[in-house]
Amino acid sequence: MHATPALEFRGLMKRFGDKTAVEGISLAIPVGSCYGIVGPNGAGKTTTLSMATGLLRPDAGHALIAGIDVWQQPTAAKELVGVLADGVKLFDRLTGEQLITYTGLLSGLGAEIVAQRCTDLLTMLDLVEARNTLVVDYSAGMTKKIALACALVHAPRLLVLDEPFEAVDPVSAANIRDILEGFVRGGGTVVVSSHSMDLVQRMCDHVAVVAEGRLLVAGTVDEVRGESTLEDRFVELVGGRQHLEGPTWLNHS
Ligand SMILES: Nc1ncnc2c1ncn2[C@@H]1O[C@H](COP(=O)(O)OP(=O)(O)OP(=O)(O)O)[C@@H](O)[C@H]1O
Repeated sequence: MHATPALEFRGLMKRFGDKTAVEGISLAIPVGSCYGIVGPNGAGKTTTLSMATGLLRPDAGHALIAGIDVWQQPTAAKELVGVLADGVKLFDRLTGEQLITYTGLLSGLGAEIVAQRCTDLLTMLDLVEARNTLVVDYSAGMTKKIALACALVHAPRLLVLDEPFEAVDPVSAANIRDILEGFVRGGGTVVVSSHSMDLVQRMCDHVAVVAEGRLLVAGTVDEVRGESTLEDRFVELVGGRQHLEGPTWLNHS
């Protein structure tokens, strides 16, 4: 049992002008867990994960990867984490193979190791045929997959994935799920934000629900959902279900 969490948020806070996007979130993510972060649109998931991975400086609070403060020791912390960020531009004038190679070399790996891992990743993610295509010409799902390959190439201990399944076809999604499950079985930790309750319920052992920048509940998936499904529990916690039929002009019957 590891006493030090793989990832820990301590009072993370971020404001954009008048808007408080994240309002003091604290959470400890145990080593070896697959942790889902769920919440409605605009809840603060991306902002929290960006602060936790060194992409966005918190206004207050700390993020620690294996006990290392991300903002005080960024190099040491970032060596331990692979990040799939939502909406961050890739160097998309490179081919898929060049992008993985570039990312691997940048992380300090030798050329031979990078070449081997690049082949493994392209095969694993079904991108071999697209290896020489420019990333700018990839579909949305292929772009997600190549970004995931880049997050994995330095063999991190922690993976932080913001919406990894968005736009990914079901076969690729199942392959990615297998890869992530293998990663966790091998002692790694996965933190994943998703809108799919079904996926979180199936894939994750822990889940945190955030809304309006606050943590509503966190724990094992079974603890959080209780007797109901995660989706029902989510709607119950977050509210906002309106049961509207829509405006009359949308009704043609
Ligand atoms: N750079 C920014 N400038 C201004 N406001 C921002 C910025 N980034 C996020 N916000 C605001 O912060 C809040 C939280 O946004 P965030 O992207 O973290 O939510 P989210 O939970 O990831 O949402 P979604 O599920 O829709 O991706 C939103 O109200 C958003 O409008």
